Amino acid sequence: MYIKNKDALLRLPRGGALVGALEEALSAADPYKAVASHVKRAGGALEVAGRVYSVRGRAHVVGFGKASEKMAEALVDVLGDLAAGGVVISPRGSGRLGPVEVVKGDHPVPGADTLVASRRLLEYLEGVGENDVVFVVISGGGSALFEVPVEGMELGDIARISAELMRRGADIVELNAVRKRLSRVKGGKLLRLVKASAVISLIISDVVGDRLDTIASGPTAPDGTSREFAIRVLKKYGIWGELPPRIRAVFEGGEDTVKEGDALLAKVQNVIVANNLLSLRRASEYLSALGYKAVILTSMLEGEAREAGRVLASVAKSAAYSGLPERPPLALLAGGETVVTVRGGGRGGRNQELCLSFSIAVRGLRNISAACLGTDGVDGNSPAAGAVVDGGVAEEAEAMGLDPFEYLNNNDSYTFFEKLGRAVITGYTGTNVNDVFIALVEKVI
Ligand SMILES: Nc1ncnc2c1ncn2[C@@H]1O[C@H](COP(=O)(O)OP(=O)(O)OP(=O)(O)O)[C@@H](O)[C@H]1O
Ligand SMILES: O=C(O)[C@H](O)CO
Ligand SMILES: [Mg+2]
Repeated sequence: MYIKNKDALLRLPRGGALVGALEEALSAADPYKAVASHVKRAGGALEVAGRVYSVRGRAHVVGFGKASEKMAEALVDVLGDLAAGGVVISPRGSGRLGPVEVVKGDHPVPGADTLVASRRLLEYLEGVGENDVVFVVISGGGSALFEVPVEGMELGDIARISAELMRRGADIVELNAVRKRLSRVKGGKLLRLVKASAVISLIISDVVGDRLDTIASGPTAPDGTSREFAIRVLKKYGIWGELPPRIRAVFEGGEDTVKEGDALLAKVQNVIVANNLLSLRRASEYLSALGYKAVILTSMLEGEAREAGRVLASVAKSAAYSGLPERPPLALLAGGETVVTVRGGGRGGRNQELCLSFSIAVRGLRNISAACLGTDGVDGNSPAAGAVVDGGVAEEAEAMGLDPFEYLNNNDSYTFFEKLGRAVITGYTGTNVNDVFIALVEKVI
């Protein structure tokens, strides 16, 4: 369904179970399905994640993010004639989805398209009535695709500061804490611009830990960060001293974000419709049905990819040798987002690098296999999403004259897996709930 070279991968040892589990993980993160499964319509009433809304006015669909188009499409289908219209911003912008306009924004750095599209979205919201319901579809990339600067800021200032923070290694909580101060719509401020009595945000999380105030900079969520924190971040990365007084003044005294306890929050329901854990759970159910004891180790895996690969290999090995944390047949699942400190000149990504390091560490153990996947479909600078491996990979490579360590050291994991016919190819999936890793440990026969 999602994996293009599925047939070839099915021929690998345990390929069927691994590929099946990856497909389930992707299906749980599918933007259309995630939205459609969380919103039900019965006549004039809507049920969203256990809450019922009787729509007295009209329903509107706005949103932004890399998955916004598919999310909006699902809403338009579910809402039917209740959907009055709306504006969603996507990286491509394809025209229309029924009554909803789909406009193009810029990613990963906001530019002129983002500004035009965002103004269009806010202009649309001006026509929304008090009895109306507004759906906001939110996904990764939303911070760059949707932006209107506060008084005194230019979009170019925001783009420069964001790009510089990314370059200097700020994490997403830090980066978005800064962005929220400069924006009229982030950090819950979008709620100030929506007159409707009910705002329902449907959210796909690409942030490890799912902080609502971080995903797309939390346009409809209470902000858990402060202006002091944002200033500390700028100082930490050596940017504060480089800013002109005009911009510093915005950080010190501009419009504040919406904080927990604000009365505005009473009208909003923020619902996560897809995230890493939901994908892991779906894969785990699939593997349980195949007879594996399935254990989700974490959905918050972080750290250097090759180190994470070794740690995960130790858990698989202890299951194989000592029956801990559980006896085989065992499935171990982990998700999150690792990092790679790139030193070599090869092609690869954090998922494939984790899998390569894992296969070196489980060398010779044929009863251990694993798969990894970047759910957005593109791992690092490679055309693959991940890889399928097992304890025989290192020897298989050596028999072909390939040294696994050399490929790891050159950050060339994709070339390695491509030569072995083990790269997982999906192309862009249109969603992102970070990365998924699955290891299977069989009984030794
Ligand atoms: N040859 C390589 N081998 C391993 N990792 C690499 C290689 N080249 C780049 N990377 C890593 O890939 C990461 C970028 O991956 P990617 O383009 O998938 O971005 P991302 O973090 O997933 O962002 P987005 O959320 O926009 O998709 C960088 O952090 C970099 O460390
Ligand atoms: O848009 C963003 O801020 C990132 O993708 C995190 O959600
Ligand atoms: Mg990516």
